[in-house]
Amino acid sequence: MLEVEGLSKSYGDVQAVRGVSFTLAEGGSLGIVGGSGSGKTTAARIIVGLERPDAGHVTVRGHDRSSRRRGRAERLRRAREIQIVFQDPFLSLDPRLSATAVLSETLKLHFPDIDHTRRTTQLLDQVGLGEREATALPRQLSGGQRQRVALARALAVEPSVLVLDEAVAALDVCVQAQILNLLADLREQTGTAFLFITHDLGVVSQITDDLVVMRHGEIVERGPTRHVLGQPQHAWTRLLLSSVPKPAR
Ligand SMILES: Nc1ncnc2c1ncn2[C@@H]1O[C@H](COP(=O)(O)OP(=O)(O)OP(=O)(O)O)[C@@H](O)[C@H]1O
Repeated sequence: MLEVEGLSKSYGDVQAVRGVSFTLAEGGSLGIVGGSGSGKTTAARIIVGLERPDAGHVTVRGHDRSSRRRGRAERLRRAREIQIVFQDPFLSLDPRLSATAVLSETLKLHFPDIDHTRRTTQLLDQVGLGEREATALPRQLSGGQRQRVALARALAVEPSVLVLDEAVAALDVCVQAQILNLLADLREQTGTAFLFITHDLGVVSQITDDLVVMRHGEIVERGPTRHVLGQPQHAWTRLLLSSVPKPAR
């Protein structure tokens, strides 16, 4: 459903992404892992449309997203194809809007004809936010609650693909586990495909079916998550795995 083909992007002398290709099936869950500076975020930004590639294509359900966007309707249509949730929702949430307000604004934009009140309640319920959180401003919420608001906003447009760029990295392990469980449930309920960008192999092992490993802008290994983590073929993957802290005995 999501097809990424031959993506490349340079910044001056730095080749941030080199010939990256992969596919993500409908309702699937793919992780992109790699060390700092391996090109994960650049790839994600290109996929979402925040950055233009020097070469390559991104296609969702056969629609090529690489060409320039034309007009409001096309921009909205593309937003419904792919949504992204970042590590720090503080930066992406409007500080003046409560969860209810942000959801009704998003719904009005994308679905002007539906009953927003019912859908807003449904979305808040889906991400586990209660009445108090629904009317609170982002600064009055915890990090985990803010991330739930960001998730609800992304889900409001019923995207085919949800990109999560280090979306649980800033949360403590307990909240992280709650959000990962929530994401697994949401994937089942909505059929949205998930693309997880992370440096955290613990996260991908819990939540992804397939995995690609990036290094210096290139994919060095790929396959079912269990195989890649269980029998890593590339020296770089083995190094990433060996640097995961082991639980104390
Ligand atoms: N806007 C930019 N201008 C110049 N160089 C950039 C820009 N964005 C990324 N880069 C460079 O491209 C390379 C890949 O960066 P990218 O952020 O994609 O890596 P990453 O794998 O997401 O790393 P991290 O896990 O640290 O966020 C890095 O060398 C980075 O310095």
